[in-house]
Amino acid sequence: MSSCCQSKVDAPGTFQELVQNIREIFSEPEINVEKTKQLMASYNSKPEEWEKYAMFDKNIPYSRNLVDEGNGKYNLLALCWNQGQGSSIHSHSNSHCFLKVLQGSVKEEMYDWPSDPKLKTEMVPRKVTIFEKNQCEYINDDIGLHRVQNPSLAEGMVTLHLYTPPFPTCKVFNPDTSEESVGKMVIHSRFGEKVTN
Ligand SMILES: N[C@@H](CS(=O)O)C(=O)O
Ligand SMILES: [Fe+2]
Repeated sequence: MSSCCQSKVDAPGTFQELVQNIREIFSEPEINVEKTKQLMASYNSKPEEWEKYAMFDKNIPYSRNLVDEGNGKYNLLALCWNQGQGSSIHSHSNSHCFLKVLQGSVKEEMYDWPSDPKLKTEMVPRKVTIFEKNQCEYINDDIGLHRVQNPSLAEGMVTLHLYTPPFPTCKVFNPDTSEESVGKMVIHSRFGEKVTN
């Protein structure tokens, strides 16, 4: 096969292999965004391999479930979104954010940073994208802000997020006024065990 069309990363055979391969990529000093995206996209999602992490909670829009801490270098989380639910418009605290679709389709609205929050203007998405199962999306604060939604009213959605470096809070924006507040990155389960908050 000619080298032009060969994938640079081998597809992980299972979810556990994906978690392991991510560790290997991040043992290198430089973060390779394209390689990480390719690796995450190349895993063919099978629910039975990750369902122990996917703890839905019907009382909140979405739950955040820790899968791996990557030796303190990153957080890998499975997010479980109830039907029709989404996040607020938010930043990612100068970290890299990768989002892979494990189940369902993801609706992402991307926004510019408000030019002047004092103007209290309504925030309008600059782009709306649907990501299908297995796709991997990347965002950071230079690219912009976003809000993620499960557009399905029938089924829950599951996404796998990698944040490097990990961060405890982010900025959250009021869509009507572009006013900013602090959002806490709450963790609802760790390694398949519920966290009692
Ligand atoms: N960044 C959000 C999820 S998303 O909407 O990308 C979070 O970690 O809660
Ligand atoms: Fe996000």
